[in-house]
This record gives sequence, C-alpha cells and structure tokens, in this order.
Amino acid sequence: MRHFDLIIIGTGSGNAILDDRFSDWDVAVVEKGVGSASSYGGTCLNVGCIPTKMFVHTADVADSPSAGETLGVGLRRTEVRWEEIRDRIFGRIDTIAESGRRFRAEQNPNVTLYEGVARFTGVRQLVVDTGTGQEAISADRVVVAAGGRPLIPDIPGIDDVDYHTSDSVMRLERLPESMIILGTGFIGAEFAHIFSSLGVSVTMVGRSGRVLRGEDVDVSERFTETAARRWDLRLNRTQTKVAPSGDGVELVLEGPDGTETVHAQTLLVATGRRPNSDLLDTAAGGIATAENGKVRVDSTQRTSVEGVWALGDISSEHELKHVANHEERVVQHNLLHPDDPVESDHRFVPHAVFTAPQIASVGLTEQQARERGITYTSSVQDYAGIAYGWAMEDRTGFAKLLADPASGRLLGAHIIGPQAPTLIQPLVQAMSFGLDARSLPRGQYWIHPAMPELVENALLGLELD
Ligand SMILES: Cc1cc2nc3c(=O)[nH]c(=O)nc-3n(C[C@H](O)[C@H](O)[C@H](O)COP(=O)(O)OP(=O)(O)OC[C@H]3O[C@@H](n4cnc5c(N)ncnc54)[C@H](O)[C@@H]3O)c2cc1C
Ligand SMILES: NC(=O)c1ccc[n+]([C@@H]2O[C@H](COP(=O)([O-])OP(=O)(O)OC[C@H]3O[C@@H](n4cnc5c(N)ncnc54)[C@H](O)[C@@H]3O)[C@@H](O)[C@H]2O)c1
Repeated sequence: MRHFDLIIIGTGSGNAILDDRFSDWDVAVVEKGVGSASSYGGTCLNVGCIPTKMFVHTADVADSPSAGETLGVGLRRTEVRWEEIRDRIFGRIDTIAESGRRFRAEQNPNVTLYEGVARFTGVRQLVVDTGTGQEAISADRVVVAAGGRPLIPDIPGIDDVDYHTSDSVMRLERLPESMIILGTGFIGAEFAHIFSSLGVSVTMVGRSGRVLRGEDVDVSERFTETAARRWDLRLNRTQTKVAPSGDGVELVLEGPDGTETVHAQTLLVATGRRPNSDLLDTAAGGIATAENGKVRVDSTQRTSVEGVWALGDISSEHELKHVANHEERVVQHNLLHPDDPVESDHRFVPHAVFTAPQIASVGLTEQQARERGITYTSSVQDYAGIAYGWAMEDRTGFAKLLADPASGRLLGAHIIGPQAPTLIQPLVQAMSFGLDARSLPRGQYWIHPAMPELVENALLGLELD
C-alpha cells in the first residue's frame, strides 16, 4: 500500500486545493470522471454551472423575439442549429477539462493522479478501482470532495426507458420536438427555459403546487404563473408509471383531474441529487454521515475522523459552487495551518436560478422569518416602477427585502426579473459587511437610470424605526 502525505478524492473544488505551498507534499488525487464523457474537473465545469449557463445565454438570445414583440420590434427565430450549439459549448469545456487533467497528470511531479473509483477500506485507507486493477493507498490526511450525482426516483418502469439527467441531456444527439421534465427545482427550471427557448415543447411535472417552492412564496408564485404561460405545467401530480412509447416515453400521472398520460420524445429527470458517500463507502473509513448520506463536518470542515476533511456537495447543505469553493479555501488553510484553523462562513449564502425570469436570493424568506418568530419589516419594489423597467416593459419582476426595523439590518433579499443574480450582489455585500439599510440607499450614488435603482427603491421602501 503506497502511503501519501495527502489524498484528495474528487477534482471539482477539491482540485483547487493544491498550489505551490503543497509542492513538497506527496499527494494522491483520485478522480473517476463525470458525465457521459467521463471528464476531469467535477460537476460545475463539465455537467453543471458552466455548460448550463452557456446554454442559458444561448436560450436567452433565442428567446429575444418574444421580448422584441412587446417593444414593437418584429424578430424571428429562423433556425436553431443544436449540433453547432452543443459542439461549440463542449468544444470549449472538454478542452479545459482535458488540459486540467493533463496538468495534474504530467506537470505536478509531487502529485500522483489515480483515475478510478475510490472506496474506503479503513481509516485514511482506500482502494482505487482503475478499471484495469486495484490500487491500495493511504495517507496522513484525506480530503473528501467527491460531490454528488442525480437522484433517480423509484417510478415503476423507469429502468425500461431511456431517460436523461443533467449529466447527459446537454449532449443529446438531436434536439427533440418534445420533452417531459420531471422536477420543479433549480435544474428543472433552468432546462425548461433552455429547451423551450430552443423550440422544444416542454411539459413540466411537479409534486407540489408551485415551481421553485424553496424560494420566498411570492417569488415562487410569480414564477409559477409565468411558467404556466410558457410550458405545459402539470403540478400536484404523482407519477404512477413510465413506459416506452413510439419514439419516446409516456408518463402516467395522478392529479387533481384524475389519471392522465403525457408523451414526449425525451424524459429529463431532475428530481434532486444525492451525495456520493455510498460509492466511497465512507462508513468503512469510520466517517460519520447524516441520514441523507451527507458527510458530517464541523465548522472547520473536519469529519468525525482525525485527519479527514470534507467539502462541497458531499457534506454541505448548500449544493452551490461558490460554497464548495469557499469550503475548499477553508480546508486548504486548515491543512497548511493545523494549529490555527479557520471556520467556514455560511451566514449569507446567495443563490440564483438562471431561468426566465431570473431569480436570486439571499438570507431569510418571509416564511422563514415568520416561522422563527423574527420581527421584520418588508418592502416590495416592482421593475415596472423604475425607469429601466419601463424601458424593458417588464410587468412581472420585483425585488422583495426583509429587514429588522429596530437595527435596520437586512434579513433577506429576493429578486425575480432581468439580471437578478447581478442585482442582488450589493445586498449580499451589505449583509456580509453589516451595512445598514438606512445608510445604504442615500449613503452612495446609484447610477440613473440603471437597473440597481430597483434595489435603491426597495431599500427606501423599508419602514424602519
Ligand atoms: C446541472 C447543474 C447546474 C448547476 N448550476 C450551478 C450554478 O449555476 N451555480 C452554482 O453555484 N452551482 C451550480 N450547480 C451546483 C455545483 O455544480 C456544485 O455545487 C459543485 O460542482 C459541487 O462541487 P464539489 O467539488 O463538491 O463536487 P463535484 O464538482 O461534483 O466534484 C466531485 C468529484 O468527485 C468525483 N468522485 C465522486 N466519487 C468518487 C469516487 N468514489 N472516487 C473518485 N472520484 C470520485 C466525481 O467524479 C467528481 O469529479 C449546478 C449543478 C448541476 C448538476
Ligand atoms: N443555478 C444554480 O445555482 C443551480 C442550478 C442547478 C442546480 N443547482 C444545485 O443542484 C441541486 C440539485 O438540483 P435539482 O433541481 O435536481 O434539485 P432541487 O432539490 O432543486 O429540486 C428537485 C425537485 O424535484 C422534486 N422531486 C423529487 N422527487 C420527485 C418525484 N418523484 N417526482 C417529481 N418531483 C420530484 C423535489 O420536490 C424538488 O422540487 C440544487 O439544489 C442546487 O443546489 C444549482
């Protein structure tokens, strides 16, 4: 068994740990590959944030005729060259992934890259199945950065149909005419926008009565209304059966109107993700996990086993790349400075859903504030009430803020509408640095008539003591 100073399992955010400060450490990096191309570099680069946003931008452009119509500009989407879109996006991504792999494999003399599935066999001991054999390795320290994978629900017949997940759907051979999207979360909402904008007829199926129901209820309700205008939305449905049908699939649903069957050429399953702790057999390594399979960590990202850290989707309640990267920097520091550890900061974690309209959020929703008995005041500013909103003829978007009336501290911010992920950043900054909602709107200039006036006016609308 070869012994190392450090083993890193997973090359998503885990890949960023190694820098010059580790050049005299003997390090093993283990990676099994993600997606249908078995790529190096993790979910975000290969099958997550980056390709999806490249498709989202393309979808936004493809969707511009509908925006033009409102403004008196007749545009027509005459052609969607799916193969060209797909190959442009993955031509760029696959090159980055492969050069990342080559860098680790060939240009880091102190790093040994194992390409295969790692599994714990004991405390800080692993076996890597490389496909051609098994390699046993151990280390003084181990970083578990092995992420997660799509969760497939147990629907009768699911194993008899060709379904896609986010791991495979972006590499479809041809653009289908129709698609059923199962799940109304982040992935469902982003792909529904992508594929419908490219001309695919989308049916979205959800169990509850709202799309993106984790968002503030006003945002989720507004999004559900707009989604119902764009897609065939089947909410409050349970699935009883899925089966092959013609050149696609059929899904049998039970809902408020009884039994119904929906057909489509392609089925995309977007019903959440599960952590890869089972593949790793974390239990054999003595590593404690929660009921949902997430590795348990303390505030310094230490697991229950001395010398073993975890970060990102495998351990975090926030399955977001900026959180995985933050935790990676914490682990990096704590590996280098074991006597002076730092803690992860999960106080104000923002997220965005890159669908249409866009959504961004940080802090408490109104429901959470109520459930926790927190005293708050709220303010809602419509895009329709600011100059740039008039320019865009936006009729659906708004920003909603919650603040503590006594201290003026912001408690939560939720935006639905154009550029929401960009507009929310000054509010994330205000919350992170403790800036007061009283001084924020008038303590600085806001460029007129730019979109951040939405945030300025929402702040001015707060009734503070
Ligand atoms: C479709 C989609 C879109 C997304 N969009 C966004 C977005 O816009 N913004 C955002 O913030 N987040 C987004 N996310 C979430 C984001 O991608 C993840 O939070 C992030 O990639 C997690 O990083 P990680 O390092 O924890 O795990 P990963 O990047 O998943 O890395 C884990 C690595 O470990 C490897 N591995 C797993 N098990 C083993 C094993 N036993 N042996 C060897 N190797 C193993 C895997 O192959 C993988 O490469 C998206 C996710 C998806 C699926
Ligand atoms: N823009 C972003 O930051 C971004 C984009 C995509 C994904 N992500 C991350 O990836 C994670 C996974 O995304 P996701 O959309 O798969 O998960 P999700 O948790 O956001 O949504 C999954 C949805 O599927 C539903 N569901 C579960 N089982 C079902 C079933 N049998 N039938 C119908 N619906 C069912 C759930 O109720 C939920 O609404 C997200 O939580 C997010 O953290 C982030």
